[in-house]
Amino acid sequence: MQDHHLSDQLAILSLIHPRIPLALLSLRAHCWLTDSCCPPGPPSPFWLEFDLATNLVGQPLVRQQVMKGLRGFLENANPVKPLVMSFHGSTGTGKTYVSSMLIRYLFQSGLQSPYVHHFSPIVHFPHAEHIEQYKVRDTAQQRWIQGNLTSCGRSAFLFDEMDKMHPGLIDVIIPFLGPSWVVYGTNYRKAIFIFISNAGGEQINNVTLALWHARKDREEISLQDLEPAISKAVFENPESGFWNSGIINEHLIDFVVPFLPLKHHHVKQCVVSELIQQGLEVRPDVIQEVADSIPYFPEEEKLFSSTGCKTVASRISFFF
Ligand SMILES: Nc1ncnc2c1ncn2[C@@H]1O[C@H](COP(=O)(O)OP(=O)(O)OP(=O)(O)O)[C@@H](O)[C@H]1O
Repeated sequence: MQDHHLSDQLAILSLIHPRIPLALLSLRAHCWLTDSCCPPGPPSPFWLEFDLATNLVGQPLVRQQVMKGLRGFLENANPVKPLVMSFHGSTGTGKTYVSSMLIRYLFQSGLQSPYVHHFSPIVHFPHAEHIEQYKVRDTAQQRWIQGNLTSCGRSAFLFDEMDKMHPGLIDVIIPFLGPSWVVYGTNYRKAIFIFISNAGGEQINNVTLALWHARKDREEISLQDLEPAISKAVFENPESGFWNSGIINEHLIDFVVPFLPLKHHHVKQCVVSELIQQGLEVRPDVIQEVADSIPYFPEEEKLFSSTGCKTVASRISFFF
């Protein structure tokens, strides 16, 4: 979003929609840092919130957590540490989708921005498990982060498949996540780290299902309902990459963001969005058929999509 367009668009919105007050104009963020690498096009929390409310289906907790983290972080000119968010959930529930949205709002050229760095252990260290972990520690990954950070303190780092990352590799990131003033000559307290993983997804699904059986609807589920299950599955599980890494002991994660399993009507919403995006006719029969073609769990009740909205885009072509 271009900076100079933002106030105009907000003003127009406030005219056509009385619930959007002009006071929102004040949300227009100033350049969010004074470093020379300040990304052009300052971020607007309002537009991110608007996008999340309009396009992200069935994830009220995610919306709440992400906005809480981002607002606090952007409003603070001198954060004491980087913003660290950890996204957990099963496949197709929107983890990558939300992280891309977030990045788009923070950086004018989104994932293509030179200040955005996407790290996947599978891509960058396909054989890391075969290498002696502590030899890797101070070398490749550290250089990768260091090299990227030194060019701009206000950077974003996306770490995919965090659960598959070796604890030795995770430890390398730790100096960058804490309140250290300076690491390798650069202040990293204005960076954003997003960890993405499927770890905890199964447990989130189980809790959601159990609460549904106890007559608590998914929309009423709170973070407190899910936190114990996520902690157990992700942070106290020797199989998980987080285990044994200092990330948990040092309380470096600011926001744990759980993605709930999606229901049939959410999948239908995804189909509608996808049809619109592909410029296709929004036909009720197609919406129904695509949503029905997706597997749901548990076997008997078929309440939640097993693949979220992940396969919606590819399935649409079968019906046209
Ligand atoms: N909650 C959601 N609201 C709207 N669209 C969604 C949602 N979840 C998924 N989608 C759609 O499905 C696609 C795949 O989702 P996404 O890649 O974000 O899943 P993921 O949670 O990252 O899955 P994985 O763990 O397999 O990587 C998205 O590009 C988006 O179009």
